[in-house]
Amino acid sequence: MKEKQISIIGVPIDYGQSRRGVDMGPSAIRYAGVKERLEKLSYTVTDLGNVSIPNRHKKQEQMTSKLKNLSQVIEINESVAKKVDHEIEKGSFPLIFGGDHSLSIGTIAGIAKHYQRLGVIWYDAHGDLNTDQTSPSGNIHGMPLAATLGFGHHKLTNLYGYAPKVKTEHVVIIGARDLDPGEKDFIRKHNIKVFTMHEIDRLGMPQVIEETIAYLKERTDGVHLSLDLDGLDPTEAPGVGTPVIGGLTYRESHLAMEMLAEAELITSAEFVEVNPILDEKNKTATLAVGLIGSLFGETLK
Ligand SMILES: NC(=[NH2+])NCCC[C@H](N)C(=O)O
Ligand SMILES: [Mn+2]
Ligand SMILES: [Mn+2]
Repeated sequence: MKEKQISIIGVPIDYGQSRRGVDMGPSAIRYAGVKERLEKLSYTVTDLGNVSIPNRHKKQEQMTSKLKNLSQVIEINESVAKKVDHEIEKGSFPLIFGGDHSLSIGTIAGIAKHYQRLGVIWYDAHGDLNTDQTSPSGNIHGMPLAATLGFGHHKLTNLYGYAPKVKTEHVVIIGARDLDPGEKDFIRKHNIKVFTMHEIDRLGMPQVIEETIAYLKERTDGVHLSLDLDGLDPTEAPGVGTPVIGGLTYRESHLAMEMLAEAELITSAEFVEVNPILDEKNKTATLAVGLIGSLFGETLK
């Protein structure tokens, strides 16, 4: 990491999906000791606390569209974008904890302003490439990557006043194994670079990350890592709302983080979808903190 300053921002959003408890993700990651872990690596860490979330009971969404809780998701993400934007302005590395994955619409909106060609690594069992037209669930956490690329409901794509935030050729998806038909069409049509579990099994994680680094290094001027804990296998990361068997191991993921650290590629990052209610003794949040340590340069020697 080039920056020695890290700003932690919690986004306890659960409006992007239907299972309760993911709003406690940021606390669970904090309790697993993330700040101390980063301070040991001699970073200056400022925890900015959580972005405030509108009350569920006060504001009942009228279903004006297929998208669940659209107005809350917009409102929260506008303030996420502003906060992240401000931290980058100050020269700090934004490290965001979720919360459901819909928060990426806001983080990337705040980040992409600062780059000509922002790259994104989407580490996830899912593509999150649905639009209001293709979504099988109406859950906005299945749409943030599409929105970031300029596809979907105009209120999502135009969040923070501009679109698109990222170009389709600047994205790499790693770990995909549950893609909806509309998402597969999207990937084919826009020729998105995807390492599904099939490719990862065949090539091995070292080659996957080497190729990812080479691909993004020559095309982009900054790279955001969006890591959905459901990219990992549910036996090792059970505390997620949409688990999918056959996922990435703890070891593979550690290696990925270490290689990214060595390449000094990542300029912002988020760890999302940690749901402590579904977890076992904070195992998933603890795993996330281990990955964060490696991403920021922790080594055994
Ligand atoms: N960030 C996530 N966990 N996304 C899961 C999305 C699941 C499914 N593809 C949907 O659109 O509803
Ligand atoms: Mn996912
Ligand atoms: Mn996701």
